[in-house]
Amino acid sequence: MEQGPTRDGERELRPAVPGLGREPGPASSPTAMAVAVAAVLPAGGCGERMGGPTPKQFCPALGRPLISYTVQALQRVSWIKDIVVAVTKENMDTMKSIVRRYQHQRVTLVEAGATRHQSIFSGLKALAGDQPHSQLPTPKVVIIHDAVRPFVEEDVLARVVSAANDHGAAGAIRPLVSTVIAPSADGYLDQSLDRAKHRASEMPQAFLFDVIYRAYCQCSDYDMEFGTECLHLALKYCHTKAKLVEGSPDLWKVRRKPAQAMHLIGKASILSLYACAWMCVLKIPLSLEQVKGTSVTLCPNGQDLQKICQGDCYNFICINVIKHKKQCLFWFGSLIILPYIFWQVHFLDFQTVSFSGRMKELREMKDLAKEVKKQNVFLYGLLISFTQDNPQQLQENVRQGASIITSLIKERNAELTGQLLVA
Ligand SMILES: Nc1ccn([C@@H]2O[C@H](COP(=O)(O)OP(=O)(O)OP(=O)(O)O)[C@@H](O)[C@H]2O)c(=O)n1
Ligand SMILES: O=C(CO)[C@H](O)[C@H](O)COP(=O)(O)O
Repeated sequence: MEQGPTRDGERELRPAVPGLGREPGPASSPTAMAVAVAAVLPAGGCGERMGGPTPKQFCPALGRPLISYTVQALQRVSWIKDIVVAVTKENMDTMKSIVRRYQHQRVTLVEAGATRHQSIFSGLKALAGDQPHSQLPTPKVVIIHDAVRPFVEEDVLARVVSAANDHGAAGAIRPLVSTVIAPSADGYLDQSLDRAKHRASEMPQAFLFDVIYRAYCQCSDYDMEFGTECLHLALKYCHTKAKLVEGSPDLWKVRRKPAQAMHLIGKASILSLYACAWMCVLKIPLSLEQVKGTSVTLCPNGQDLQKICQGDCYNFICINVIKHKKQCLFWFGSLIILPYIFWQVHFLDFQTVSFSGRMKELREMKDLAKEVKKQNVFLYGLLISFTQDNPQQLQENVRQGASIITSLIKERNAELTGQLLVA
């Protein structure tokens, strides 16, 4: 007997930042089509190929369980109304505590099955109107995504959902990395496939709910046990030909340990190299390759934040006074995967202002840093001193400040948040 779905987390209360995540979007986006969309995340595997006592979806990456990154990636997409995660009975409490700890929203947990297909079917049942225990609305389109593919972006999700809405089924594909060969029974090369004509099937995939649910209801025991491809079930049982959508290289899946761990670390360091010089009144020579600059002043309705976000910026350097900073820092806390880095840079002219005159402001920064750290936002302070009559000294101090900023953006040091560093 299936365990009924358990609802974890309240409906997400998004801060009122007009426009963001609610943009009309392109004509074919799920928001524009007003399609009801839910997602099923199979997370009931034991990670045999990776080995080790902990299933790979619960292994920590930069201190946080892998599955939390994947849930977060879906949760960030406002038009995905429900996220159904299938986990084994033994890991149900672990998953509940992850949902609580990382404040995941719109998540429902169901019991996983013995195979990936059974776990997915269990998730679909929670969304099907004909099941006695189902409490969730049945979506028009359902996304299926592996819990161990943490870097799925909204763009690819929107494209597979839109294609599934039009064609009944859709899935992300990638070019083949290795050439595929068919060996003969006695261990000789039988056939070598033309790599240019084949593709690797990845995730996410999306389906009209009726199509995939019907396919799973009719699925043979053999397919349920040995099948690895949901698109194939839609084709075999519902004659629905999936539309294939080009995916990004980020859609890789954790299979084995070392190489994937390296990739995760690589990804993390790429994220950490993005920076946004916010209200940057002085040109700071940051030695980052991808610095995105904006000279807008922060306005209370958050439109500037929206621009910054759409520019894919991950770190923020604010120079001198920002009003509404508190609101902004909290707002970012609801979106992020890796810690965001905020810098408050203070320029202090020692000849006109005393250090003690700025103490109140600095103390406030420390309190704020403590609060927002809980939301995975790291706030640091930097004091750059100068005197009007020595521009060269100022240049030198700015350069020094920039290298402090650069190294802490890379290092993401949690211990130094709220500290005022002096250049
Ligand atoms: N009975 C199962 C088996 C797998 N999965 C999930 O399906 C996704 C893809 O499966 P795979 O990478 O094969 O995961 P594992 O089965 O854990 O790994 P392995 O095949 O190495 O044992 C994973 O998120 C996994 O947790 C599941 O929900 N239920
Ligand atoms: O991507 C998939 C289907 O398209 C699934 O992740 C499938 O389970 C693949 O398994 P494997 O890790 O053995 O390639």
